Amino acid sequence: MRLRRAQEVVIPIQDEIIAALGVSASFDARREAAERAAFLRDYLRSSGQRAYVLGISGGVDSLTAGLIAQSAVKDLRQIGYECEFVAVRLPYGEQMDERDAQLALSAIRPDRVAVINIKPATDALWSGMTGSDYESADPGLRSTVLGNIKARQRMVAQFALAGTLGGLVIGTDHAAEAVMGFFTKFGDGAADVLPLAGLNKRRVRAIASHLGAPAELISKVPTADLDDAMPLHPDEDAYGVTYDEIDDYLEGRGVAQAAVETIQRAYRATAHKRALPVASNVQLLAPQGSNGR
Ligand SMILES: Nc1ncnc2c1ncn2[C@@H]1O[C@H](COP(=O)(O)OP(=O)(O)OC[C@H]2O[C@@H]([n+]3cccc(C(=O)O)c3)[C@H](O)[C@@H]2O)[C@@H](O)[C@H]1O
Ligand SMILES: Nc1ncnc2c1ncn2[C@@H]1O[C@H](COP(=O)(O)OP(=O)(O)OP(=O)(O)O)[C@@H](O)[C@H]1O
Ligand SMILES: [Mg+2]
Repeated sequence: MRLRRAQEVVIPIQDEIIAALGVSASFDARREAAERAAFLRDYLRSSGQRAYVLGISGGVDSLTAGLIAQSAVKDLRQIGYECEFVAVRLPYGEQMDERDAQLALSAIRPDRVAVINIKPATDALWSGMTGSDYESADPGLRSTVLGNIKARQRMVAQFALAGTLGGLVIGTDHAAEAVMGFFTKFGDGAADVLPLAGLNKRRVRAIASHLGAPAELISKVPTADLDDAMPLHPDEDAYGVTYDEIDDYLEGRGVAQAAVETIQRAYRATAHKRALPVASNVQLLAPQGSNGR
């Protein structure tokens, strides 16, 4: 609990987090889908850019963002603004759920599909690390770091495409991932526009359903799929809480105390990932009562 100085009103941390992540009190899938497509339309036109670029993984987040993006560029072309949507497959070698990625592409029907295998670049970087002093002895940390390299290679590929095409990179970050800090800093966390911002996971799924996405992808178990040793490992196992609990929390509902603590701990620990880089001219907060040294 924290005190708001002006009014001395107690604001629960849950409310602060909901406000900080921009989760709205009410939700209507039809309205949200339309507003988010309008956002992509208006932003592309005002930026003067000519393409949106988005990695399509086979998961529901990129499927939903892709459906919204394709409808936005179609609308823009109808009013005479030439532009396109480029869906990018970015497998690390063979992807176990490639079939889902292909199903997502057939639902989105993007103007263009690009395929870039991130394995050679990822492995080249990783082999430069292994055997050196930088190699971590801890296998868990090693696999997280390797997973983060994959996510950052995907970022490099998407920005390279956007740069070539005069386009913008779409990110799929939303409130349920943002609250847990479950993304790679400057990897999948790096993007030009975030059309799913402020949504929890069930709201992303509701928009996908409204847009006619295949049912098996809407209900698919979410996975970052970055760990070779555990293909398609569910996000929820890594979190220690379920998406239902995160979604309830973000809608201001009561959830079990253990889940509240897990969510709030993750939120606090990953604050730096939701912020701009910490700059030297920003005063760091000193503990109360210290003289700042
Ligand atoms: N206090 C602080 N202030 C400023 N910067 C700080 C910092 N603490 C760490 N850092 C920096 O942040 C880095 C750690 O952040 P980061 O590199 O992101 O790494 P980290 O948060 O450790 O790992 C990323 C997590 O997100 C998951 N993920 C990644 C990608 C996609 C998805 C998905 O759902 O699709 C999920 C992944 O499975 C993993 O659990 C540190 O190496 C350091 O450079
Ligand atoms: N193999 C891949 N090919 C192309 N893009 C990918 C791939 N893996 C991840 N991405 C990109 O990184 C983003 C973050 O992955 P994330 O797992 O959070 O989302 P998702 O796979 O779309 O949905 P879900 O979270 O339900 O699995 C994806 O939305 C997508 O844009
Ligand atoms: Mg995924």
